[in-house]
Amino acid sequence: MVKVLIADKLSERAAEIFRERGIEVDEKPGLSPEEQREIIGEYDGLAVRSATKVTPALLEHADRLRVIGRAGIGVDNIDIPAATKRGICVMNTPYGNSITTAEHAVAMMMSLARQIPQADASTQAGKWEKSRFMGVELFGKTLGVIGCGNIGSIVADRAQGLKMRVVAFDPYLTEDRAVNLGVEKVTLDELLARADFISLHTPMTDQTKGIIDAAAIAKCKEGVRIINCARGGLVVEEDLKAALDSGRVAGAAMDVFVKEPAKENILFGHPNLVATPHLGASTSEAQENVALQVAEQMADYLVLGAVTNAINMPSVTAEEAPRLRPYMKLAEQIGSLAAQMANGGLSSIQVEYEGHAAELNTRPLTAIVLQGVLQPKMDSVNMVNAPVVAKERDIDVAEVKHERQSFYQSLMRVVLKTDSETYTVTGTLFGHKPRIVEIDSIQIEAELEGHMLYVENDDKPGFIGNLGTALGKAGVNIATFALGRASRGAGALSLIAIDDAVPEALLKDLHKLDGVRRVTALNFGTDSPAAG
Ligand SMILES: NC(=O)c1ccc[n+]([C@@H]2O[C@H](COP(=O)([O-])OP(=O)(O)OC[C@H]3O[C@@H](n4cnc5c(N)ncnc54)[C@H](O)[C@@H]3O)[C@@H](O)[C@H]2O)c1
Ligand SMILES: O=C(O)[C@H](O)COP(=O)(O)O
Repeated sequence: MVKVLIADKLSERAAEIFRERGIEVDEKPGLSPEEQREIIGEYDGLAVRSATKVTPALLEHADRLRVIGRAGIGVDNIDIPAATKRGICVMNTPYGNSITTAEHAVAMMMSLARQIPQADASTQAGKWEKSRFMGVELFGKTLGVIGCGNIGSIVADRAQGLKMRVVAFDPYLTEDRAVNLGVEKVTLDELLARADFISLHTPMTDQTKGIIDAAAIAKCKEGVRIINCARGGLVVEEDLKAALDSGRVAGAAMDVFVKEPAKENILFGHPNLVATPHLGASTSEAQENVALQVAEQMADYLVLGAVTNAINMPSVTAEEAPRLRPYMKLAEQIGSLAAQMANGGLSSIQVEYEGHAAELNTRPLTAIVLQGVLQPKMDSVNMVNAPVVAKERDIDVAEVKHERQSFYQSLMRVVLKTDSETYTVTGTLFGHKPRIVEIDSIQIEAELEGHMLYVENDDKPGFIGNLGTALGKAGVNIATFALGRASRGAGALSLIAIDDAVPEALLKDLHKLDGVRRVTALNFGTDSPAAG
């Protein structure tokens, strides 16, 4: 039975959905990394928030794992290259907690403007320090949004409701979108120079790490207030502390920290700091949203093969999945046949689509052709890691969609080049079953299954009889026999399904048959994802 581990605290709805979809689920939040390592091998799916660190050390023990679902947005706690390498799909829930997090950023901005947490603590301590807590208005002030994606744009919208001016720095924000959002697109330096409040909403990347450091703060207005509800490392905490001490930064509101859980931090205790323990996504609405979404997405992947919001593989909707499934099998088979025929190092793989196939979502199909090509030569390759493996090996991959009409309603072709030769395999679907219809310009009609022999020979009388006799003498039973030839007397080829693997000695004997050009043993196992 398919089994999922929920490793962080998720709304109960997630477990309910997994069970409703026939998936066994264990809820074990708060385990240590060692404890997680001990049990991860039992699971096909792993659902996390930000607390669980999905490291290569954990993944090394994840022998069955097929999908990691992040109930939330940031995936910086998941080693995506390591997961991809192991063929594990990683997905997140990009919108479920955006409103909640934007509201937290706005709440933090208001808390900073009116020192609400400090005033609350003082008042409840019986001090009544009315003159100590002189605030600033938001009305008419400029908010600088760094990163104007889902959350940044909601913050911009809410800030405009408070009659603030909003300037945004985001290299990927188009002028049109900026106009639609009612924000002014500016450079980072311009934002720093103009903003009274700065709110960060970028992911953590090499470009955004430390984007607010001493140099950036030096470009800010005296008395700027900074809010970070995105990721800890975006702000250099030592530089912020110095700027809070000097008063250059009048206040900072931090929901996220370089090291979490942040039981200690150099910023803690500063009178102008407002801190929350990574609460951005913590509302019952957002947690319900992300739990529901992650469980649905993971169940769709594990049960139907549908892929939604994956970070490391192309999407396949739940509606597309059944339509693509027969093509997936065809894709794997043409890739596998071409690769098993090929000699020498692979240099390029071109996947061509014609007719109905060209109208499909072809990216996942191309990934499966790559899986089919690479699988005979290496273990543990699937449609998630095959494109990465191909890239690592400098194999050039191209996808071509032909508009031309052909004899067949739908065709998929793989053109595989090695250092010395080119191999072309073309297939179609008959009903929902894959059928090979051409090999290197020679027409043939064959289904690929189990153990097979691929034979090239001179087209002359007696060859087929001699081949059949040799197999029969060796006790090898022929299940099906497909033949094709270029023209009378030219080269011919056959694909022969046999009941058992051909022993090495028999292969050598077959090579000695008169007129034989080539004999290759093929195997189309039944344990690959696209085989069923
Ligand atoms: N505190 C929390 O609990 C909490 C909750 C949800 C999300 N987050 C974090 O908030 C961040 C934003 O989430 P989102 O859903 O808005 O993501 P998003 O992908 O929709 O938006 C991110 C934006 O950052 C922009 N960006 C990327 N590189 C940039 C750069 N170098 N300079 C400026 N802009 C850049 C992108 O173009 C994009 O528009 C993520 O890091 C996420 O993990 C935190
Ligand atoms: O990226 C996110 O979605 C947030 O950081 C939320 O993290 P959490 O799920 O651990 O609250």
